[in-house]
Amino acid sequence: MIQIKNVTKVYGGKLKAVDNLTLELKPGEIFGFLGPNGAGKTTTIKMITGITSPDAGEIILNDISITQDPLNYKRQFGFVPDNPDIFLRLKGLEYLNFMADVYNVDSTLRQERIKDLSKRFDMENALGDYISSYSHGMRQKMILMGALIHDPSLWVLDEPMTGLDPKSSYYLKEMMREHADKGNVVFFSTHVLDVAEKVCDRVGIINKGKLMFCGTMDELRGLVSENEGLEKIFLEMTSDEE
Ligand SMILES: Nc1ncnc2c1ncn2[C@@H]1O[C@H](COP(=O)(O)OP(=O)(O)OP(=O)(O)O)[C@@H](O)[C@H]1O
Repeated sequence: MIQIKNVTKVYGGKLKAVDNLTLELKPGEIFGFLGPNGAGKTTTIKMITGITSPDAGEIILNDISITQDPLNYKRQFGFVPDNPDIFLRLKGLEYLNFMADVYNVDSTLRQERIKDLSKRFDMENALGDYISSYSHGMRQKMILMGALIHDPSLWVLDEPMTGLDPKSSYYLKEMMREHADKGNVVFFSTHVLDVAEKVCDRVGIINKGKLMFCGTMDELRGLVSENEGLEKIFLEMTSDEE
């Protein structure tokens, strides 16, 4: 599905925000990307989504290279950034229609999806209101709905649970599982180990741009003794000591 091969991003000529990262995500999996502040999660997401280009390496999604065929590549994923404060002057429904236009979703399909998504996220009564009047969580749900309107095979979510109420977060996790089970991939970043533990098939732990661990939760658990929590191993892998 997606191959990230030896990808490096350097800022200011010397800071390696992402350092020779290689990851391969397979159909059917939810992959959690974990790391402390400044580890390189958002930079990786920006490269996967084409917001910024790697200085080295390549990224291939559904056999399409982001450098060789960027437009086709970008049709394959839906992206939810960590800051949902965008398109504030549009009403919810206008925004969803705009996103459906961008991705050429025909009118029958878009109506079905808008109905389904707004029901799942409890947003049916908010579609006629301006996004500027929404709470943080509602804005986040709207961006999420817009990203999913073309039913992309890869979901890329930057800190998706932050700001969601328990019900929406529950439904989102359920949707992530459903999506992956249909043979798609969900890639999301988080600081929260508990979230990763509950929903991920595999996790990657990044620190200072370097991938410190990549494997299943069971494999990660296998690295800690019974009376040590996962948090301990996470802290060890991401400590500042060289
Ligand atoms: N546009 C930029 N210019 C210069 N340095 C940057 C830029 N964006 C990120 N960095 C630096 O690159 C490193 C990785 O940042 P990144 O935002 O990818 O981390 P992160 O894991 O997403 O962190 P957080 O969890 O705090 O969001 C940090 O040292 C950050 O200061």
